[in-house]
Amino acid sequence: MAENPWQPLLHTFEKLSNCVQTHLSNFIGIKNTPRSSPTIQNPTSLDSSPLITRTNNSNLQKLPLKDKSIGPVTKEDLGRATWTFLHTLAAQMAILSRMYPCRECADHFKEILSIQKNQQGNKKRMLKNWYNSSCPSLYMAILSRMYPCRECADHFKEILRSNPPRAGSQEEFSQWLCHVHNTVNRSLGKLVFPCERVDARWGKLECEQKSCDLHGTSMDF
Ligand SMILES: Cc1cc2nc3c(=O)[nH]c(=O)nc-3n(C[C@H](O)[C@H](O)[C@H](O)COP(=O)(O)OP(=O)(O)OC[C@H]3O[C@@H](n4cnc5c(N)ncnc54)[C@H](O)[C@@H]3O)c2cc1C
Repeated sequence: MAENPWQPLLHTFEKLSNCVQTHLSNFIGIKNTPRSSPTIQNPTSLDSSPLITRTNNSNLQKLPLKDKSIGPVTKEDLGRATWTFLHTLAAQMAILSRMYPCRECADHFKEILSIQKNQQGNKKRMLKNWYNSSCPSLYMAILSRMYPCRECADHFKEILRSNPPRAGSQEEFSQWLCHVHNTVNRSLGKLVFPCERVDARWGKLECEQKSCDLHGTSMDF
């Protein structure tokens, strides 16, 4: 059979497309390029640590040369762990009730959650009042005092003074936290996170049979 006359053209096109793809992935892989208000390209990526690499079959494999887990905790390790804790906390509505230092308030929260569907309006109003109380502010103030990195704690206190916690709802609290984290990111010359993606990044806990996912969402992210 005669050779397809378009074959050489298709071949060239394929080569060109591969080349563009390679350049694009290299570009996206570069973090912390100083640009005005850059955003994180893949907000759902769980770890940007250079010690972890992804193999072809998508298994995570640690590089053997340096085992960072036995080294001293750095400011960055502490920060990553704390942000992970805080964003997950903000995403888990039920867990927020335990932020209350007083048992009575936590019980009141559970009561509100158990209000029947036919009283949705009432439930919403009561939840808003509950969230708007001073607990999240108190919790953040305690954190800013006991955070085990002095420089970061002082920085955080300053940020809290100009951005008092907003927690009229679980969504508002998550967005406030995202905004505050971005304020820290900017001051460190890091990428700015797109806050509309905060639920995709932090809304779900990955664990066997969802036993630890208190939010109980069935959304696929
Ligand atoms: C309260 C606080 C104050 C800090 N202050 C300082 C300081 O003054 N000086 C200093 O050097 N370090 C400070 N740090 C540490 C710093 O913020 C980082 O945690 C650290 O530099 C490691 O950064 P990272 O790039 O690995 O990602 P991190 O900033 O730790 O973020 C972890 C992950 O969260 C996601 N993420 C990023 N931004 C957002 C966002 N806005 N909303 C939701 N998710 C997001 C990304 O997926 C990212 O991989 C502070 C940390 C905390 C918790």
